[in-house]
Amino acid sequence: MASVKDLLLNSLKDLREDDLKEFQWHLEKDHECIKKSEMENADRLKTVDKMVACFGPEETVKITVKILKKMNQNNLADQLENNHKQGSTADDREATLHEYTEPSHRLKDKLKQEYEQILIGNSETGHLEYLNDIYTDLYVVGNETGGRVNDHEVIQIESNHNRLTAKEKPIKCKDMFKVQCDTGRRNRKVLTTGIAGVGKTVSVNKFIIDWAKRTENQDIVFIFPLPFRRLNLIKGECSLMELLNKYFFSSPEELPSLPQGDGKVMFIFDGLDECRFPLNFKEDDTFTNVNEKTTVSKIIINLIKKHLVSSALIWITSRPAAASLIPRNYINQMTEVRGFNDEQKEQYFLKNSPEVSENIFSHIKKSRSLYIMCHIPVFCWISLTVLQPLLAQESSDKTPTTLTGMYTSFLISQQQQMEDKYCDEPKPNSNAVSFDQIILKLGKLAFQQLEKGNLIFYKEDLEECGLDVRKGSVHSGLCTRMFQEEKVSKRSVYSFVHLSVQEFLAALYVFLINKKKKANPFVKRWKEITQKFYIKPLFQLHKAAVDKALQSENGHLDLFLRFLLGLSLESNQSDLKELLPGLKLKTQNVKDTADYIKKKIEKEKSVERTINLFHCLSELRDNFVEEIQKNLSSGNLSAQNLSSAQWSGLVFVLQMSEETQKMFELQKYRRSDEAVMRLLPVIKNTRRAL
Ligand SMILES: Nc1ncnc2c1ncn2[C@@H]1O[C@H](COP(=O)(O)OP(=O)(O)OP(=O)(O)O)[C@@H](O)[C@H]1O
Repeated sequence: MASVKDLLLNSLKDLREDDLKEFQWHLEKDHECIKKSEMENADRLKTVDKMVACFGPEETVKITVKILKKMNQNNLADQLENNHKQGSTADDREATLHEYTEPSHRLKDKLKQEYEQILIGNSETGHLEYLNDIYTDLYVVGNETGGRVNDHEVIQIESNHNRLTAKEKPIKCKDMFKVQCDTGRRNRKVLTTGIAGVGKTVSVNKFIIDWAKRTENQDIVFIFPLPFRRLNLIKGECSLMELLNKYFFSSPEELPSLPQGDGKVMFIFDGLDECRFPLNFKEDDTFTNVNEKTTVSKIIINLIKKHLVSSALIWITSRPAAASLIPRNYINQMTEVRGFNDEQKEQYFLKNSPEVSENIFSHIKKSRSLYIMCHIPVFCWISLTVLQPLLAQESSDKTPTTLTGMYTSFLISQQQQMEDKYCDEPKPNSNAVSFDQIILKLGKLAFQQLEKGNLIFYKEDLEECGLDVRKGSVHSGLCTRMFQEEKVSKRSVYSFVHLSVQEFLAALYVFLINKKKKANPFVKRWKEITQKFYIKPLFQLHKAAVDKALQSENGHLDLFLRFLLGLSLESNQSDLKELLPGLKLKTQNVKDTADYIKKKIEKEKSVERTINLFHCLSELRDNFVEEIQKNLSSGNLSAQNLSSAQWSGLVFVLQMSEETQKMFELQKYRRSDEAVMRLLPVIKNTRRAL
């Protein structure tokens, strides 16, 4: 079978000398990567070689056909097109794929280096571990099936049917894109959701490392991990090929094109919730050229819509609130990362801290809510950080039991470790800034950047908030514990050690400035001044924060809101006092806030948002279970309409409630077999089920 290069050469051989010159003229005029000087003395062979090196075999055929048609060489164009179609047999594909073997190996080696180790903690204080050593299997389920766009009606009906009957089943990430034995089909586009810190990024990294180490999914030729966090930094326009060469190869010509064929190329977009550019799927702006410059947003939309690299596999991960940014009809399969089950929690501590794992685990088991929270891996990590030093002491009654309590303890543990580190220094720095001043500065940075939607920032942003990260500076101790520093194109970029830590510090800042100055950063300046004379400044703050969080399209203030509300409880504040001795404790009346949230729940249409509001009530230790029951029995949250991801969110809030742990009135729920099945974990954990 003739190779693509032979076919191209045959076509050019049929051109006269002056036609060849015209062909080359079109070529260099329309394509930046072909230089005029290169074409000056190029014969047919050189022309073909140069084109294939620049565009790859498939794209070269398309370009040649286009130019031949422009030159009115229609017969030649049709001949080339037909011969190429006929020649595209499996054998020929294999031959074409062969051309990608080298770059594929190089990419694997590069990704292996990048993903083999995972940073536990941050770059300064943490340490690198082999991902495979610490990786604990997660519980991942496949749930509702997405629709298909532009498919035949029958398939759409079938997929709707699947949507209703698709049973939730555990699924391994490594199998998510494999051809399924029963149907013979494969999922091309998967959207994986999961709450903050549940292990989406780690799952993605595990998938990549297994591929790079040549142990899984070897039929995929290229995997390109493009986290939104990184994509946000791309300014200006670029083509898909430029972007891939820049990120994954050392020169622009290393990967001139992408292989054709089902599932040979995979793009992984991690952290949709972190996307900071608009994704407008309604715009009818078809874009098909991998070599043409455009915006990053357009590249991603057209990849997802299958206009660009239509045969590619696409994996997107997102926190639940942002998942709706991608219309469901572009997705074949939804999956959800549920975190650790009880056995996996135990394995996590055993793998990550073999010496004290038993102690830590029995400690965690004593507190029901902490034990439940540990189904989220990031809590396991935070618990480990908090509990390791705590366990060195005798008393253990300080174990935090709420989300806010846990992060407060995390901050305390960081302060203690910092003090331990510097206690041997002969003379404390005379310019020492008090801890609360640093916290305020860090918090200001966290809040300002979170509001703007930035999760990565530069030295100037730190300086603007009065922070100095130079080694030995007065701030460096805590900052190096809180920040992750990376070099991106020779420039240092910073992010918090985990997004949830940024969300906590931002809430702490807003809480403190409200307490000290009655400030409310969510209202306009003049309004704020008048509000200071209002009664209930805390309620005004909460109300404004709830409204602001609900307005966000991607839920970027959801976790912040939960922390902010949690901080208003005296129990959490007394922990904080250890950190900030100047803090005056005051029992706050949060009933108005709870009532306001309940009113919002009644009006809220999005189930994800509603669930976050339930979480907020739980942070306020409100008796919100009544509220869930009311919503379920009124049909506002109907058992039939809840997706499994939504159920899991609901069950999680219910499990966290102290009240449900004492008693759970199943009879108050609308009776349905599905509801009973879903609520089993709650029933199992309650002392009295009615
Ligand atoms: N499978 C796992 N095995 C061991 N540790 C894990 C695992 N998954 C997550 N972790 C721990 O939890 C932390 C948070 O996980 P990860 O960043 O993957 O969460 P995420 O779901 O992407 O969160 P977010 O939505 O906030 O970005 C990791 O840094 C790691 O310490």
